[in-house]
Amino acid sequence: MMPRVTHIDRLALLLALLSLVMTTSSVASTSSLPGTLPILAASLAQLAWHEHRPRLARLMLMPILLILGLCLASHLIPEYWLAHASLDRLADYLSPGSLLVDWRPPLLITLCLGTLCLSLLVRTRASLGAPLLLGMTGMLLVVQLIGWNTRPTLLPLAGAPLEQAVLWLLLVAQLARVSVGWRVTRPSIQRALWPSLALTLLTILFWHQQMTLSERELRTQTQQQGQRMAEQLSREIDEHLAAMRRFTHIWRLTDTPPNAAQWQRQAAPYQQDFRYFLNIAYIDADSRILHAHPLNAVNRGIIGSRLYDDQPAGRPAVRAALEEGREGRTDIITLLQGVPGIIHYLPIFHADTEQPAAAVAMVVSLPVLADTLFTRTSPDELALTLRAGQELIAHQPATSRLGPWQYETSLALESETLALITQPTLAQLLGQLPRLPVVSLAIGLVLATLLYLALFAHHQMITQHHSVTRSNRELRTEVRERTRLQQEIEWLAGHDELTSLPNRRTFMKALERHADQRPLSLLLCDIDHFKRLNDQLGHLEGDRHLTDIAKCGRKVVERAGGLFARFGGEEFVACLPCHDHQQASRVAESLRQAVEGLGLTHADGTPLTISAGVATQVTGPLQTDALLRAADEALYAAKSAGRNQVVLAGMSI
Ligand SMILES: Nc1nc2c(ncn2[C@@H]2O[C@H](COP(=O)(O)OP(=O)(O)OP(=O)(O)O)[C@@H](O)[C@H]2O)c(=O)[nH]1
Repeated sequence: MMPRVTHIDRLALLLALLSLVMTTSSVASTSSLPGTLPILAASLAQLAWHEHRPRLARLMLMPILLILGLCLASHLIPEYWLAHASLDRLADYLSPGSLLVDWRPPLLITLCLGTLCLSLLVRTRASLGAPLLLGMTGMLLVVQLIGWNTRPTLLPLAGAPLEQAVLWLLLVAQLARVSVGWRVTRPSIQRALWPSLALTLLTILFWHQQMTLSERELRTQTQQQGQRMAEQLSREIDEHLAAMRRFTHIWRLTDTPPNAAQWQRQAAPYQQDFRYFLNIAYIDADSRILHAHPLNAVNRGIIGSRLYDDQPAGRPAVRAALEEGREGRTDIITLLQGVPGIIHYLPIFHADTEQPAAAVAMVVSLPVLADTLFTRTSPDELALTLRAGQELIAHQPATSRLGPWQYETSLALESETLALITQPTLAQLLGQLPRLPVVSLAIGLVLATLLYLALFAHHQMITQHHSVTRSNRELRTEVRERTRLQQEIEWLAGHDELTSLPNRRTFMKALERHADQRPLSLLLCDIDHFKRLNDQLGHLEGDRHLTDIAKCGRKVVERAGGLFARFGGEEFVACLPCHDHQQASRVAESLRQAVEGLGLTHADGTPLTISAGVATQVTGPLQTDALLRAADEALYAAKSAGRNQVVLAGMSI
């Protein structure tokens, strides 16, 4: 049977359709197709659900949830379990040039889609957590709406506006459909929803705080990495300069300039240590380069050059060393070899005169210096750029996509300052990004769900318990009432309603109970002229007289250990076990006198009396009929004899 379609159903269907159309257009326009596909699939699944095809919807939801689970897992799995780079390689294998971030939807979109799909999977049942799942979706969408994560972060956390709009539509469509169904369990939902939503909010706040701190720490770490590189290099250059001063001092001991072989031999170890020295040269007093180590093709070409003439930019530094006897250092100049660099000139003094006689040139090539620096880092991790002011000295590109952060560090070379620009790759940053914030977010959301389920079940149990208790109470009242009625019915079955005396049935049973007792006497009595009393005073008055006589008879007979009952009409009967003829006649006489003494009268004032017949069985098995007949005959005899008297049956049975 097709379910009845309401206006709300139509509205929900319309919203789902709209979201599908919007997602389709988004898929067509977006460059990140894989990231948008889960939204498209989720829209289709929800459409199937709105079309009352739950099985088809579930079939579609399973793979979507699996994919979303994998996406979420890629945020959670520790780097040492599965390196981020491996996932990037997989993405690159699937689509050359792509990264993992191109394949998975942003984190908050993943979570929103997950909660929406889970809500559909549990058929939006309140008892299975659907209200909280939809509440979570709303919260995560609000987080994206207020633009918490619009500042540049490593990961794209929020979805594009169109994606967010689609998710809002899906959420509203689901809410529109389920609002009617949740009406029954609303108290339980309310009791469970607010605390768990509060926990969700706390979780999101905590996650945001942790994520901000983690990124800040990572930022500091990567910044410090560049700083460390620059500081280490500056320190090394200072140390090398100190070493070169010692090297220079060697030549002070001799007055003769070194020959080529001596220079090569002495300079070789220094040059080997400091690879960014383009050469270590001996400059004579006329600023001419006499020796240069290493003696390669480039350096061979500059031997004999006169620096005052050939390198005017460095002239003040050469002059400082050769003429003033102090260390000279050029700015960044174009070296004779054609590359930018800095030259330190260290004066060599005469041993005797302490006058500068020559100088040692320590030629630092900035491209080689940059190379030295660059070889210490991997292009998989960083892109490096060395600048002198606006002039680009060297650049090492990264092998993969760069992250959003770049840092500039000063590299101090004496008074000259170079800028070292480091820009980590996205893969490197994501690999180092702590997983803890997302882990705590996921755990928090799971805990909120468990809290909801526990509170909901608890409230349902309490409600059921109350209803069971109420039913039990009603049942107990019912049982009590029925028992009372039962007792009343039983009492009525065995008693006379007017006089409350045992009736004939009870009397016969009592007689059977005393069947073995001998002698057993039976007393039958009848009110005299009762018809007349009824006729003259009315039946109500007759009833009152009957009741008074019944009370009186009961007292007298029970005192004697017998049972007094109403036999029918205005007739009473008494069973007197262990009473012989005489004893029974005495009881009957007492009864007659007691009734007479009650003061009950007819309309003319004559007293109301009774007549009685007594019969006794002394031996043999009980003969109820014979006994009754004998007592009746005796009663008849009493009536015939004038009434108000006791007559004993002629003989005992
Ligand atoms: N008020 C009232 N009258 C009853 C009840 N049961 C029987 N009677 C009346 O008792 C009367 C019995 O009358 P009878 O059998 O003619 O006997 P009687 O008038 O007592 O005369 P004797 O027995 O011969 O002395 C009838 O009028 C009955 O209607 C009762 O429960 N209440």
